[in-house]
Amino acid sequence: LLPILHFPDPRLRTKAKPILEVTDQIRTLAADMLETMYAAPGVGLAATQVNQHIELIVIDVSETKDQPMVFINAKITPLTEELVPYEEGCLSVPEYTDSVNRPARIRIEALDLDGKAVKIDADGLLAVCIQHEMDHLSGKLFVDYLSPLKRQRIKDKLVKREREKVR
Ligand SMILES: O=C(O)C[C@@H](Cc1ccccc1)[C@H](O)SCc1ccccc1
Ligand SMILES: [Zn+2]
Repeated sequence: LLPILHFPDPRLRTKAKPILEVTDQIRTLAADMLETMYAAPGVGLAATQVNQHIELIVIDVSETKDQPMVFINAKITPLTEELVPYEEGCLSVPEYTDSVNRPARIRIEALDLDGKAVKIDADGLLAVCIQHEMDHLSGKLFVDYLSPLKRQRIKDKLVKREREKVR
């Protein structure tokens, strides 16, 4: 399993770079990220969270946990102005959730692990998850949508918890 960076680790703020060639090394990283995601458990994971600053996202929103999706160099476009709230969590901000408003439907255009272009229109949890992971690749976290006071409280709690863990 890959170690997941925790807020407020500054490396989570790194902007990911596009992948120029889909190599076996990328395929191995995607497999390791999926294994790490399922074990967390989670429904999405961005390479940034495992300290790999490239545009690679893995997702599986299926109930049966057997429909993995891999997006490389993804671009997303909102398909509606309508915003919907969702109680988001994050593997990099353990044990906190809060409501975030995001466009209800989006189009995602990316490459798959074979380097083939894929285009998907998404709504529901898949749309929320894709947008959440895309934020990770640009160094953004869901806590950035909260008030500065809430964000500071979460930061203080997580720093305290990390300190106790090391001691
Ligand atoms: O940290 C991550 O990127 C994994 C996120 C992905 C996610 C966040 C918000 C909304 C949907 C997906 C989650 O920690 S995965 C855990 C989870 C599972 C079901 C619903 C929400 C969050
Ligand atoms: Zn997250």
